[in-house]
Amino acid sequence: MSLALKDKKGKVGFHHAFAGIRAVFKSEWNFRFHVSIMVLVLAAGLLFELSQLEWALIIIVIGLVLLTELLNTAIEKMIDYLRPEIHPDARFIKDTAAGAVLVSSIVSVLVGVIIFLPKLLSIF
Ligand SMILES: Nc1ncnc2c1ncn2[C@@H]1O[C@H](COP(=O)(O)OP(=O)(O)OP(=O)(O)O)[C@@H](O)[C@H]1O
Repeated sequence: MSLALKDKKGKVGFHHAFAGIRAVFKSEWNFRFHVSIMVLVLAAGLLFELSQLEWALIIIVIGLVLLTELLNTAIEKMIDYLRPEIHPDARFIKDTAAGAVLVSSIVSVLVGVIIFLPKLLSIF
């Protein structure tokens, strides 16, 4: 096992990573919302028997949304921790991080529509 995966006490570093994801899941409504959508999309993927390429695209965009949500939350918390008073730079940083979530969400919706809409239309 690489040194990078171990903390000072020799525990596996993934423990902290999962603790971070759990903390964001508990505290952030947006993250729980995106996880719920992810579960629905995965179920729809099984239902419509997606191709390998479609699965790969869906998994990439789901990862993108969850990744930007996690980073956005980390940036928000860091700003609150470092500079809790109102400041234009703090606003810029938080708004930019929120913008990243918006961009990834729009991309994922577009990919979802491109993949699922033709399948839905073929049913009716
Ligand atoms: N210290 C600050 N200085 C200036 N503007 C801020 C500051 N903190 C927050 N804001 C503004 O308020 C907005 C909302 O910030 P907040 O920290 O409440 O995040 P949020 O988007 O409500 O996230 P969440 O609801 O996930 O906690 C920011 O996007 C920013 O425009």
